[in-house]
Amino acid sequence: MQSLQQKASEWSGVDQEDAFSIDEVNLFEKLGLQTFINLSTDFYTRVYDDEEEWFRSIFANSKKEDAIQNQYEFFVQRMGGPPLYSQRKGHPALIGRHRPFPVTHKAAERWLHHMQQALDNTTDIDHDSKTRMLNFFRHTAYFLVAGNDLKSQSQGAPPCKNGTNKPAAE
Ligand code: HEM
Repeated sequence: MQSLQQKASEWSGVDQEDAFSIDEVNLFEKLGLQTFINLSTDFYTRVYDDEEEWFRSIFANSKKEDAIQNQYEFFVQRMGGPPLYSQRKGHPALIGRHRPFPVTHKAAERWLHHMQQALDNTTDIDHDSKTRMLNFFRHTAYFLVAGNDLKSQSQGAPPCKNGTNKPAAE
């Protein structure tokens, strides 16, 4: 039986070492709080304006301002900063918190598409930090897809077979 981490590596094409290279540098100290706020604001502006209604609708029950704060506080905490997210909301428990949403391969690719553009548009993020963050995001997105798959199987649906195996982001 493959672990969720193994599935995440296989499906994302990002091995665990690359995914967790965010821990080799303190990205919060390097980039600062405002950069994380800018990144999440840019990301969610793209998500809420997405021309693809099926993707936009996944976020329909969340307020944009709350989604931005949830995301940047989690990123700050995970990338070496103060535990802003957990102080407010407790353990991140990402698989559990994504349980209400259809986190499919297709949704992961759309999420990553917007995040890639948001990273490119956030000028203060240097190339090395961007590569580390993208690998972490890509691996985590597919970790959530693997979690979503377990949920579908427990509801009697066949497991998702589509591994995209795209190479890690540059
Ligand atoms: C794979 C595709 C993904 C989809 C479709 C998705 C969807 C969502 C949705 C609909 C929400 C609720 C918005 C809110 O109220 O905060 C959410 C929250 C969140 N997502 Fe994702 N997400 C994805 C990937 C990711 C990834 C890769 C990460 C982390 C690297 C992440 C981290 C979070 C966090 C921290 C929250 C806030 C949870 C909470 O406090 O309730 N998500 N996501």
